[in-house]
Amino acid sequence: MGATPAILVRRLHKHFGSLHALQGVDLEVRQGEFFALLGPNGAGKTTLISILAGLTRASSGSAAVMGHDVVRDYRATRKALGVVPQELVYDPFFTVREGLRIQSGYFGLRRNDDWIDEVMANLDLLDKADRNMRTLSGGMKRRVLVAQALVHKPPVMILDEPTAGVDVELRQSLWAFIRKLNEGGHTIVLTTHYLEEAQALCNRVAMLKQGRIVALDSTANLLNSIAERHLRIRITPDALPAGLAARVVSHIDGLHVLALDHYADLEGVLAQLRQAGVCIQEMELTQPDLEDVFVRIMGAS
Ligand SMILES: Nc1ncnc2c1ncn2[C@@H]1O[C@H](COP(=O)(O)OP(=O)(O)OP(=O)(O)O)[C@@H](O)[C@H]1O
Repeated sequence: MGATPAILVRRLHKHFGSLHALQGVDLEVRQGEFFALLGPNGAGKTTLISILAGLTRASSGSAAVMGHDVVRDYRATRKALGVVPQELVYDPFFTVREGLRIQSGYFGLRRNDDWIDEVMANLDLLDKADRNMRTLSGGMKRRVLVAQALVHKPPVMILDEPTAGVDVELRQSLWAFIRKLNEGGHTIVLTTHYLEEAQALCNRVAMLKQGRIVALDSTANLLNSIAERHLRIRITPDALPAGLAARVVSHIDGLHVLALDHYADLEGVLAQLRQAGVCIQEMELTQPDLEDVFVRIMGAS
């Protein structure tokens, strides 16, 4: 069963009139991955998700969820997939619990109350269970959308900017729950503009730009793709050996910032400092983060 990809997208194109929103996207997400789909506004993330969810038809190409083609096998796709939409869409006439029961009914699940309670408990929604949806705050509505996406225990979950406009506490509890689901074998695909969240959570990342995938790799490889590290040091006496001049990025208020191409360069730099007889007062090695990688890739491609 591990061989069937959770998501398989081949040569996917989407035109909106003259706008070519997806320009031949190929993507495979394996079962059990925690995957980030990143890209600037308008890159095509939501369009791709809408095609997977069967809400939008691709102009050409194919897309499948757990081996089910999203067009030919729409019902099986819906069962395999839970989508947390970016927009706060909800039915204002029902309570939280009623909404979740109705949602269960769509999937033919009748005795689903134990799972509904478990999901609500994990999302801290139990005390809101009998509240009408329209009376909830934006963050609470977002939690209900997550619960609705999970009601049928789908093996694959797509979260489209689930933490936009959400407070720190909910973010943390939401991620703890999503992590637990991922550890339990659920495949998670996440879009977010908070790149530190993607870096902390996701094993693999795809970056979309103007409808094309411009980077697709493990988070670790992407982080390592920026070779340069910065070594920040204060030294006494405050005079760098001449041999290090080529590495100087800046020297402000006694703080020298030196560029290293690889971690391995550190040893040579320290040896030169030792030879020059300077004493290190303070030292920090800063690594590139996913935002640095994102900015570089978006700028270059
Ligand atoms: N129904 C539509 N009709 C016309 N154009 C559309 C439609 N939906 C999306 N687009 C356009 O397609 C492009 C991709 O939009 P999409 O919403 O997929 O981007 P996104 O990566 O999700 O952006 P964001 O980060 O802002 O959510 C944009 O230029 C958008 O204006």
